[in-house]
This record gives sequence, structure tokens and C-alpha cells, in this order.
Amino acid sequence: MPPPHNRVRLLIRDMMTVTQYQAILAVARNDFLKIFRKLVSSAQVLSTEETSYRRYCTALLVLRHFQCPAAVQGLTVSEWVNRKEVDDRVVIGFGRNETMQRAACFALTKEEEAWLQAYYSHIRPRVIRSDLNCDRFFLSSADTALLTVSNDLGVLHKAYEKSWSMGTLENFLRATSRQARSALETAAANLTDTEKEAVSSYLAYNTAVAKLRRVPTPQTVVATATLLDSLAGSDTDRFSGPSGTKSLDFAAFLMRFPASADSKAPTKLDRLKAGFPGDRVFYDKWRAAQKAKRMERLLKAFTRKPQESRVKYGILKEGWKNNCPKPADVLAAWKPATQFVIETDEDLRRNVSQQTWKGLAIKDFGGEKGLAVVATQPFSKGDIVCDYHGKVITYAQGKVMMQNLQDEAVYLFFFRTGQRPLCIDAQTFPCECHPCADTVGRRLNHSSKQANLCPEPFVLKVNGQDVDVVLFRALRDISVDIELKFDYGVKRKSFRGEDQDLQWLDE
Ligand SMILES: C[S@@+](CC[C@H](N)C(=O)[O-])C[C@H]1O[C@@H](n2cnc3c(N)ncnc32)[C@H](O)[C@@H]1O
Repeated sequence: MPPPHNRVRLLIRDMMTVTQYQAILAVARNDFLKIFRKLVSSAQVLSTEETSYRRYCTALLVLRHFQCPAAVQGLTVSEWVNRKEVDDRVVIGFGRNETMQRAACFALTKEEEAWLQAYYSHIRPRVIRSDLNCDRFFLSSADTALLTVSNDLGVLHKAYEKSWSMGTLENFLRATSRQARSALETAAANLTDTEKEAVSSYLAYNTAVAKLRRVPTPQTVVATATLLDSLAGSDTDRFSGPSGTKSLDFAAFLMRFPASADSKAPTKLDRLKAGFPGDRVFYDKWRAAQKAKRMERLLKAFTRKPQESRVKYGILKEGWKNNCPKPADVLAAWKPATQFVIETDEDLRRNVSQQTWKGLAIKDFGGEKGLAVVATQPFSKGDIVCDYHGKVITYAQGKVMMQNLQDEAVYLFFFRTGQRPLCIDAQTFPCECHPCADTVGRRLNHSSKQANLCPEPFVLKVNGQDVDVVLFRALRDISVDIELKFDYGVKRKSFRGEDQDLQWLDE
């Protein structure tokens, strides 16, 4: 029999409601939101704050969405970029098939999505420093897949131990995933059988369990998430701050009016129409954020220390009439970049031979466009992003393959290196060297007007042999979530040698 004080704890645990298990989310919320605001306004965030932010995000998925730690750890970038908006929620992990190991599927509110997106677009890219190619959404600060979600939950509770008043029930509680899930099952006892099945499917996390159940539709996942909120005894805003604060929030302002180097400042009328104050407080902060972005772009544009006149010309070419950094400030902040030679760069050779390109995910846009590639970390103008991978064949062989294609998408890249016309065959799929991978280059879509990548032929020594490769270079700075595209360089009437009216080739 457990000692008396443990018996009291066990008894209290039996009485705990779902909301009480979720109390840590409310207690830590203000600190979390402070970091969120800093992230979206591009203010400096300490690495300790980044870790606390990640801990809160994983706690949210465990305690509010009842996902088990293994499912949170297994969440991938591909699942995140392929999330689907359904009604007022965003469904993640939908459309899995049997080859996938995890079966977590949950529906976030729009606010929660913005929180996780801030982790994904601001913290995750900073954590990826080495050459490890990790597709996991949550990374540890050592740039590897996060394996400590349970432990992180304990650390989050410990950090707020003192702020919980002595003698309250919460004081006894360090909620674990298992306890929160079992409190939910207790709360679900009076539901109908169909609702119970939906709840237990929302909680399922391994393929074996998920296979026994029907695959839920995204609408069912959303309905179940709403049901879970009601079982927790309150609505989706139960952790929200005082009403009316949202419109005073600069983070919300930036979300409504993103401050990129090229965006137009919101006018007073724009601000008022969107429900923000008409005064200059947010406006001035917005201008400072844009100025910082412009400074960043100018600094990246010069690989050698420029003359002041060149910086002035650079600003003129950008067409920025006001709110630009002073040329003298750009010169003061400029630092030389590290040298990078394509033909001898070891990382690049490894990426070509092993297809370990970082910062990219394949996203399904559906319809005619189909699969495409999006950035999962920022790229700078001039960066090599990936290659067009496939077997190098002769131009003539490529043309024969092209003529034999019916209506299917084309994965042949014709190019010239020196005087030699060649073709890369990515039509034959999967390739012999990567039988289990969908290589990213073949999923790049076309755009003649908004291309952000440019193909360049090179000869590289790969595994001791000279290999013809086509590398894609970023034509401009590319941020997270942007689709990567290049100009296929063909006209719609001549594509595939047929007189086909393919309108997308004019895009
Ligand atoms: C190299 S593949 C690109 C990846 C392809 N979307 C997929 O789902 O695998 C080329 C094919 O993609 C499609 N495609 C490329 N760019 C497109 C665009 N901008 N809009 C619509 N479809 C496009 C065309 O069917 C083309 O033959």
C-alpha cells in the first residue's frame, strides 16, 4: 500500500478534471505570448526563450490536443506544410497512408496555428545549423529530432512551481500525457459510441491502433477537437487574455500587415479599417521592422566591401524612396562572407550524391499544379538550393522519351554544358540510386514571371567521377513557406513538341 501522502496524491489525481491538468498552459501563457510577440516582430529572442517557447508548444499538443509525446516528437515538416484549413480550424496529419509510421491527427485553432508557425518560421530555422537533414518539426537545441517531450513537460511545470498558490489542487499536479488522456477518457464516459470512437481516434498515435479505426475525414477531426474543448469544460478561448487586447497587439498588427523589405506601409485608413488604433505607435514600430529587413537585404547584396556610392545605387535600384538605412550605417554593419566554391564544396557534393538538401518540403497543392516544393527555412539570394536529380542521358534519348509521353507530367530537364546538349531523366522514378526517396528537384514547378530559382549547369566530382549536374540558385531572398519555382524556358505551344494549350506555362 502506498504511504499516506502518496495515497492523498493518488486520490486527488482521480478527482482531477481535464482543465486542471491543463492549468500549466494558463499559468505559462503570458510569458509564452511575450516571446511570441518578439518572434513575429523580429525582435531579439534569447536561446533560453526559444527553448521555453518550444516547451509550451509541445505542452499544448500534449495537454490540450491529447497527443502522446511520441506523436509530437514524430510530427514532420511535411505534415506541417501540408496542413489543411477546415472551417475555423487547421487540420494537421491528415491523409496519411499505411507506409507512415505515425498516425497523429489533430485540429488546431487559428491562434494555435500562428503560435506553431512562429516556432516553425523563426525558431526552427535558427536551430538548424549543422548539415543534418532532419524532417522533424520540433528540433532540440542541438539540431536533432526532439526526443524529450515528456521531460520538457516536467521542466515547464517545474519552472512555474512557485507561481502556483500553495494548497490548491494544481499544486500536486505535474500533469503527464497519460494522466491528461485518462482524465479525458473519464470525461468522455457519457458520450455516444460514435463520439467515443472519434475521441479515441483523435488520441491514437501508432499505426497499429489507427489501422483498426476508420480514417477520419478532416471535418470529423475538427468536430472532435471542438468536442474535446467542451469536455474540458470551457470554450476555445478559455486561456485567452482580457477581451479586447487582441486589437492592441503589435503581433496581430504584423500578421495583418507583414513588414517585408518591399511591403507598403499601412495607411491610417488601412489601420483603422483593420480595427487597430489610428495613432503612430504601431506604425512607427512597423517602419523600424521594415528598415531592419532592408538593412539585412543590403548587407547580403555585397560580397565585397562596397563604396558608399554603390550602396546608394543599390538603394536606388531597389526603388526605396524612404525608410531606408543610411549608406554609412550599411557600411558600418557590413562583414565579409565566408568563401564558397561550388566545385570543391564538400557539403554540396554530399547533397548531390545523397540528396540530403535541407530546408525543403514537398507540398501537395492539389489540382493541376499537384506537388510542389516549398522552403522550410530561409534562403539568401545566391544560395544553392538543390539540384535536378536524375540519370544524365543524351539530348536525343531525352527527346525520344518526351515523344513517348502521353498526358503525364514531364520530368525531363534539357540543358547544355559547354557544347554538349544533355538531358536529366527524372521521369524514370524512383531513380536507381535513391529507390526510396522522392527527390525534390523533380517536384519544382514552373513560373516565367515569378521564378525565384535559376538552373546552372556544373561538372562536379562525385564519388571520384566527373558528373554533369544542374544546380538551382536562389534569385532573391526566399522566406519560409514560399514556393520554389524556376522558368522551364519553354513556350506553351512548343512544350513536349506538341501544340498543346498549357496556360500555366505563361504564369
Ligand atoms: C517537373 S514536374 C513538377 C512537379 C509536379 N507538379 C508534380 O506534381 O509532380 C512538371 C509538371 O508539373 C506541372 N506544372 C509545373 N508547373 C506548373 C504550374 N505553374 N502550374 C500547374 N502545373 C504545373 C506540369 O504538369 C508539368 O508537366
